[in-house]
Amino acid sequence: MVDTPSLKPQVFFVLGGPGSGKGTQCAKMVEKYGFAHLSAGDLLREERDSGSETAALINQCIVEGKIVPVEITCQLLKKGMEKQGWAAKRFLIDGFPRNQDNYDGWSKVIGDSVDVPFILFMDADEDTMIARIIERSKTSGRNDDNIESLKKRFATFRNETMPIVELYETMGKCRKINGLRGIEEVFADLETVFAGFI
Ligand SMILES: Nc1ncnc2c1ncn2[C@@H]1O[C@H](COP(=O)(O)OP(=O)(O)OP(=O)(O)O)[C@@H](O)[C@H]1O
Ligand SMILES: Nc1ccn([C@@H]2O[C@H](COP(=O)(O)O)[C@@H](O)[C@H]2O)c(=O)n1
Ligand SMILES: [Mg+2]
Repeated sequence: MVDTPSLKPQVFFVLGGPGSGKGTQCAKMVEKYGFAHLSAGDLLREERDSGSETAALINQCIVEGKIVPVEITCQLLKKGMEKQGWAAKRFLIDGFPRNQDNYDGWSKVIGDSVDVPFILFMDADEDTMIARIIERSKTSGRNDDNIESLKKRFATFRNETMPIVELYETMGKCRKINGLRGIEEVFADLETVFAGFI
């Protein structure tokens, strides 16, 4: 467990399929309300590009749409949170926990050091998400923004991430957002859900 300061940070996990709008909405929460945003995927890509000893493993997972072992991801998130200033912060952690290993690793390392009032689940259908990612692939430079990787990412999302969303649902901690509408309409729903925290 990390050293717990007197004031616990609040963490809101943001889950949803590839292209559901997690990053887009988090960026808007940062801009308008000053939330700190950590994207697990962005941190992993940064770590891979740094050429560290885990770079090859991370890249292989990304291309195959698999989930990187939590020891790597959780350390990156913890470092990222410390860098932003741990206490009295509202963190949006995007793309985590993505499977049971993520969930267990976080519980062990961070656990009760933070409060998790609820998670956001960005809901969208696969056809919409595929169309968005194919459009994004023209400029993203991401080596997993292609149909082959995307199919694998969706399979991982269905088989490994949805059970985590359902776990938070059973705890009464999942706030489902209809991610199919325009960016501003989706954001208006986030503002409603976050009333009391903004
Ligand atoms: N509500 C929306 N309507 C239309 N396009 C959207 C909407 N939300 C996001 N987009 C676009 O869809 C693409 C994917 O969005 P974003 O990067 O936010 O998804 P993500 O959930 O973070 O995906 P990933 O898991 O692949 O990182 C982006 O190009 C973004 O501009
Ligand atoms: N908790 C996580 C989050 C992401 N990954 C890997 O990164 C890829 C891209 O993630 P995005 O959220 O940016 O789409 C994802 O497909 C995984 O390979 C991970 O392993 N663990
Ligand atoms: Mg993203």
